[in-house]
Amino acid sequence: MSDLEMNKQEQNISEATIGGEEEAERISRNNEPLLSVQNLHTRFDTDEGTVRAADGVSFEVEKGEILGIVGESGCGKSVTSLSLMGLVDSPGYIADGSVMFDGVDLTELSQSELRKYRGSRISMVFQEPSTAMNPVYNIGWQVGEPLRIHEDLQKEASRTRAIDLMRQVGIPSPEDRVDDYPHQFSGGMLQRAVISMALACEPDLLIADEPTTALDVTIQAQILDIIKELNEELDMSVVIVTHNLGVVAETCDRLAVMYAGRIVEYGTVDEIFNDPRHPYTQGLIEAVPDPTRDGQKLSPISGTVPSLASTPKGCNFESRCPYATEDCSKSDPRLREVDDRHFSACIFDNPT
Ligand SMILES: Nc1ncnc2c1ncn2[C@@H]1O[C@H](COP(=O)(O)OP(=O)(O)OP(=O)(O)O)[C@@H](O)[C@H]1O
Ligand code: NI
Repeated sequence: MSDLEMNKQEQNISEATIGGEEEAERISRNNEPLLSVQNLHTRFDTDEGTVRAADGVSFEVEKGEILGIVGESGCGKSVTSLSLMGLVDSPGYIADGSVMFDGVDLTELSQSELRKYRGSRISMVFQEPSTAMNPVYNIGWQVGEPLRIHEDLQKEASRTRAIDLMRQVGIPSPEDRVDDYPHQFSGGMLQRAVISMALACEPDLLIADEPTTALDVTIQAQILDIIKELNEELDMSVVIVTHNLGVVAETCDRLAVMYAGRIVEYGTVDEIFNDPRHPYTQGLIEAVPDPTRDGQKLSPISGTVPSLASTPKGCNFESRCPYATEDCSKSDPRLREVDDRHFSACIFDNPT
């Protein structure tokens, strides 16, 4: 890349980030939260253009708080959560923004410095428990692995701790199951084991990306109960990523609703369910499957998420929005406070 192009790229980045900087300032609370993500931009340079998967994302997580990141498929939820831990692979990169965790900007750390955080102070759990476990090692060995890596525990001690951890997440008779291999566990039990591995070093923050999506409905509820219990017992902060609003209603304290790479509504669960302000959030709530009608969606949002390689100039949601006016195609709304600590990125305070 020539100097000129480089300059141009830098200029584009700074032009694009000003709205996000203001947004970050608006939502920031005065006390220092455990995690503060500010104006995060994560991009993928592809043949189709630059995919802006996280396009100026800001949110905070306090100690002991459970934040839910919700939105349809392709909105940038997973890329955002992977960005927190420096896990976005090439061609993806963090173009701008910061991820302050307990006073340290994680985006400034090298991979080897980040490894000291992963699995110890910050743990991650993903959708598919089988991919988190290695089929050739027994469960106890893997659950105890973070303790051998980060806390220098010996083989026997890590096995004993693994049994305790497995008990803590409700695996029955853990002393009999500790030497089992992953294929001997059901999906739900395996996800419990993965969570117990994530807890081994008592992390301050657990990031769970669709932790229950691959599981049966009843098992889903059990896993969420476990996450909630652990959050309360250990005062552990949690970020749960999900496309399912039903999942977050009972589990989370606060929600960040994501659309096309941005957070479009941010507030407590109560505010967002009782008084949703962004038309996208209103649409998501109306689209929650109704259990009394065989899980049929009441009224799905029409249209689809725009390609994040070429988002429209005005409001990203305009083409799907029932309240759109001419002004919407000219504006680029960012989060602003519409009620006490309740933020929406719509030009209307209360679209109805
Ligand atoms: N390696 C990659 N290369 C190019 N684009 C990518 C890459 N990974 C993700 N993206 C793009 O980033 C955007 C956000 O993807 P992401 O996986 O974060 O969505 P999501 O909200 O987690 O969706 P889902 O609910 O389906 O998991 C999508 O448009 C996706 O196509
Ligand atoms: Ni995802």
